[in-house]
Amino acid sequence: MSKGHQDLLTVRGVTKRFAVGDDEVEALAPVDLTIPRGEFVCMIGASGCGKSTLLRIIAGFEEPTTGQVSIDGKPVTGPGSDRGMVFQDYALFPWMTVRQNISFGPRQRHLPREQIDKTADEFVKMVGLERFADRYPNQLSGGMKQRVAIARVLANNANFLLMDEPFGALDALTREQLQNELLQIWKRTGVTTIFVTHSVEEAVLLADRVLVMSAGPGRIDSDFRIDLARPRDVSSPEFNALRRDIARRLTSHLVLAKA
Ligand SMILES: Nc1ncnc2c1ncn2[C@@H]1O[C@H](COP(=O)(O)OP(=O)(O)OP(=O)(O)O)[C@@H](O)[C@H]1O
Repeated sequence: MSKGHQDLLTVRGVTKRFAVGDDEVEALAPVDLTIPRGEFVCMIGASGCGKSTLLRIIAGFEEPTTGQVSIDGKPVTGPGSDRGMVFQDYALFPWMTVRQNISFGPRQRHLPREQIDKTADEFVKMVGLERFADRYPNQLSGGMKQRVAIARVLANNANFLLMDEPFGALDALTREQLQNELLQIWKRTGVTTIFVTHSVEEAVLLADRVLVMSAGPGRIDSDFRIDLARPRDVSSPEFNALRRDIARRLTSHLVLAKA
């Protein structure tokens, strides 16, 4: 197999400018990025450096000003069920139960009834919500809602899980639990994952690779490979060395931005 076939996602020369009144914001300078199939990538960077913009362009919600995103060599021209997004604020359908939220994609695609039921069963179980399948989102905790959001993406056959600060609103204990569950799901499904976070520790805990972004205009500043075996020990010297290196990269930009 040629190298090109192993690369699921390529971002080539992607820039983004937003018009703000008579002015323009350069949200992304040319970004080049290749993410192989199955990789877990975290993006980290100061507020406003373009993380969400890049994620939304990959999702197809936003068009790049120049450049192109391709998946398996095919240009992305809009949203697709191959790419599912999970947001900090859950974005579930409040009028649907857990089960209905999770089976939304298969129902939209008019799959046969038995297949819809089977998929719903499988993914309700995968995120451990069997006892809550008939509840509505407002009857769930934040952690449960985020499990539903992840299951909804995966039940729709996505091979790309795009997560924008998904655990940012959760308490520390729930967050830790969800991080572990997400890693298990990722291992089990092999879904390629791009995860935006503000926490260096979370990035080093989860990712195969951490992209540090910097602002003015937004770009990928550095690309750290995290070769630590999982489960990772947050108190190990290797973990802390990586955490320190990444934090240094991040703060060097903050100091420059203020200068
Ligand atoms: N729709 C829009 N219209 C105008 N400017 C925008 C729009 N979306 C984003 N921007 C600007 O583009 C830049 C990048 O924003 P973006 O939300 O991608 O950053 P971010 O790194 O995700 O920030 P945060 O960590 O705070 O979520 C910012 O300067 C922002 O104000």
